[in-house]
Amino acid sequence: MTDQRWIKICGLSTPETVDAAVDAGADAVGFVFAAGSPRTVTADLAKELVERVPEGIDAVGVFRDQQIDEVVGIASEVGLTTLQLHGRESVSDFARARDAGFFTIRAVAAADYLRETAEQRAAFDHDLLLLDAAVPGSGTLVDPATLAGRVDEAWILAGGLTPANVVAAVQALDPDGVDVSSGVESARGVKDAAKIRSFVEAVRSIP
Ligand SMILES: O=C(O)c1ccccc1NCC(=O)[C@H](O)[C@H](O)COP(=O)(O)O
Repeated sequence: MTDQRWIKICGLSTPETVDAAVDAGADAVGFVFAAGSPRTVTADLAKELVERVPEGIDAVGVFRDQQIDEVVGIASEVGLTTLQLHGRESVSDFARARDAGFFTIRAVAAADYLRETAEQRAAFDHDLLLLDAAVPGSGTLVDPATLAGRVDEAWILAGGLTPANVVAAVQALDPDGVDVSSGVESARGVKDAAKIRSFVEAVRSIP
């Protein structure tokens, strides 16, 4: 994390759009390994893309309900710095990922997070929390009113953000960072360099 708001551009799958995110000033680039997404990448492709990511920018792998030893193996092979576990991973899965040396992001649907007790939340040892819509990568906005004042740890806002709405969302909730995927696409699963630039510029314009 830096002093400024952390920005992750997720679901990248081409060299050009990785370069666009890096050049725009994103802090992290995300690669979806979870099956069934229009953005899913293979380990071979991800490795090529990660090689383009300069040091200091987080290379995030997004996994969902995969055996944690497999996840750690893939992440090591690909050269990821960060694991975003986006399913029903357990407390011990997070511990395993951290022990293996990865920065960890616990991704949870905002509505599920709000139902958790303080004890349930505290059990997870992650570096960052990411709150998302119920269906990840769907472009569905999380209603800011449900979250205002209800998160008391370092957190990333995701879900339905776009260059046009991100300023208002950040001003309403003051998250430590933001994550976007479909809001910077020109078609489902197809990233758009101009939209990536606009998104980063919009976030950086917030005092
Ligand atoms: O992006 C996907 O298709 C995806 C599939 C399965 C698990 C996670 C996935 N994305 C994770 C992300 O971090 C997305 O950026 C996040 O859900 C926000 O997506 P969007 O609402 O499209 O901006």
